[in-house]
Amino acid sequence: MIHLLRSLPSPAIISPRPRRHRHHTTTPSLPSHSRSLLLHRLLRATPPLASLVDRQPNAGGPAMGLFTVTKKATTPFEGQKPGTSGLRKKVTVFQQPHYLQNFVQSTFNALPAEEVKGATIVVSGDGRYFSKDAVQIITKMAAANGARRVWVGLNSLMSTPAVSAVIRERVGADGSKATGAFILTASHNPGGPTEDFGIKYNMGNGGPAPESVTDKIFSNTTTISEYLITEDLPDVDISVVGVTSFSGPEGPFDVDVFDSSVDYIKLMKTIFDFEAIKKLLSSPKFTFCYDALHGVAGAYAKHIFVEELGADESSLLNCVPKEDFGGGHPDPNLTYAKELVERMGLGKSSSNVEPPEFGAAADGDADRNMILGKRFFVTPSDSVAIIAANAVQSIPYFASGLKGVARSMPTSAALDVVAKNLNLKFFEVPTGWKFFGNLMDAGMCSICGEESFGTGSDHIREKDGIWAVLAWLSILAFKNKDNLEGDNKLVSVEDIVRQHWATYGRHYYTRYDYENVDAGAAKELMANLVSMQSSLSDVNKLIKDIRSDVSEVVAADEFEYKDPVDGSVSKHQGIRYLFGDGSRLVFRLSGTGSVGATIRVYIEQYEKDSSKTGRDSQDALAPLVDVALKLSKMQEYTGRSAPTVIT
Ligand SMILES: O=P(O)(O)OC[C@H]1O[C@H](O)[C@H](O)[C@@H](O)[C@@H]1O
Ligand SMILES: [Mg+2]
Repeated sequence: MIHLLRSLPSPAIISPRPRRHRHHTTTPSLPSHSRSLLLHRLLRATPPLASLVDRQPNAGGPAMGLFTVTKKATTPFEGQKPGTSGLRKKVTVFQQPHYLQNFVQSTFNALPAEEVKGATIVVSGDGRYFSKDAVQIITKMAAANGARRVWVGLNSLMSTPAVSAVIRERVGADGSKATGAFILTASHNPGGPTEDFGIKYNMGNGGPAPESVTDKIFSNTTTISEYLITEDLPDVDISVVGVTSFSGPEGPFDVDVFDSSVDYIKLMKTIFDFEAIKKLLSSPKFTFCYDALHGVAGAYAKHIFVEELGADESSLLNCVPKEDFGGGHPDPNLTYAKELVERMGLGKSSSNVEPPEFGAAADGDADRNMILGKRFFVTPSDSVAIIAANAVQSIPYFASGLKGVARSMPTSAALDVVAKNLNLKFFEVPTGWKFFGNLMDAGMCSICGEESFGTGSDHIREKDGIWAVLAWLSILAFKNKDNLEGDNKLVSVEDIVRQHWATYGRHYYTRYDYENVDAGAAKELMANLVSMQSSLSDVNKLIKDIRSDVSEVVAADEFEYKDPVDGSVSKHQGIRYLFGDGSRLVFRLSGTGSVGATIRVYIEQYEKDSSKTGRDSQDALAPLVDVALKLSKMQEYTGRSAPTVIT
């Protein structure tokens, strides 16, 4: 351990003495309860202001705590390769001495110097267990690495879309802008002392670091021998809005704690017609329900839906963020969002209470969404297609038209049909939001979505769960503008979806997930599916023996993508079997699980005939499901007779 700075410039200050002051750009818009909390905390947590002033080295200047920088020796950990969305491991792995520190230093070392030295870096996340410790550690490392300031969400909370918005839009009191962010989340994975933690780095455009950067981070983790940290910087109270200033060897360092819902709502107001949505939400005819699954969306839901848009407070379910998500699995799907599913009349037990007209749920970090109507599930693939088809009329941000639309490969082709009909540029990219980012930065794509409950637009560079809800509410508000008063019947979510199918045809769609399968077995299953692709006639013989009522496979491959913006090529992005009638079977290994392997099977069938678009989805898809499971020898390889989750 080597102290880089041993002597203190002012003998008057012998211990770090931070000064906390109000942040002028965010405080005025704080709700009054936060303001009084701030005052209370200021009085409780800091020494009397007079004593701080007394200690100021120069009268009139801010009092600052001084810190020194320590170089800590370390050795590499195996397996710090960031996956699709950062590094995700069990909390206990992250809690090992130096584990988080190694990854953070490897990230700093992978960035250009000007994005660290003197830079403004956001540090926050979904508030899962270990986040508060991680914020303090990263703050101390940012200070030691010469950052000018860190921006921290109140109580360490900032949704992934809000981080993206903050990077792109927030301007500090002195004109500062963030250059990047450490997002502390494992998204939809459970949280708690024995569950998952995660960290990823987003760049100045607000999107996840590209592979060129994550590869460098990984390579740094394999050779790291030391990291920089300030051991004498005190923990900053992140439960209070305000700026705390310190002084280090390279100059001042600030920790700015703020409520990012202010910034996020500001951005949403530039996109949507809040007045129109408010009319809908405050109409007694319209009922609404939002389930944050105890994730970070809860920190925004009350401000947006209740305070801004007039929804009843009873519309909010599980909207208090919790470190362990209340013991649940914060993934908005039909299996894990149980309470919402029951309330919307889609559960097994039938209740006498009439379900709300509209329901939605979010995942832990609030970038995913699930949209439900009364007793009705909207598949994410349909959701993005319907938003795209209605955006220009219903959402002011898109009034002048869409630059293009995009979906991930396993997402159904519902969006393709809309793009064709509306003559829009269309892109099919591999799974992973970062692929959309390039298209958006190049001005080629306005709206995009994935089957994995992600939908979004070029307002930021992450998918955005609350944005998707506001998009649906905008469509409902537009379609019902004349129905909110009087006797007219409301156009429901189900009406909108059925109308869409009648116009564009329906893509019956389902996904089977086999979670926590033996990784070796999963690899073998996939390898077998690839090797079978060499002879389609053999594949078709096998299929005929399984079911005679499905069409023939006409092409089979592993999806490969050449990015039209930077020319980079991504190979092995999922195994496809394409049928003559437009049906598809896709097999992929999840890139976001943390234990074993998760096999995903995506099953899709197109029905153009509007008299046949109203069937039960699992019935319509039964023959293809049969083929998928037998062709892949799912049970033989995995020992599983049923999937963990069906959506
Ligand atoms: O790899 P999977 O587990 O299927 O997850 C895939 C999803 O992971 C994250 O949520 C990414 O942000 C999404 O863009 C991606 O679709
Ligand atoms: Mg997420």
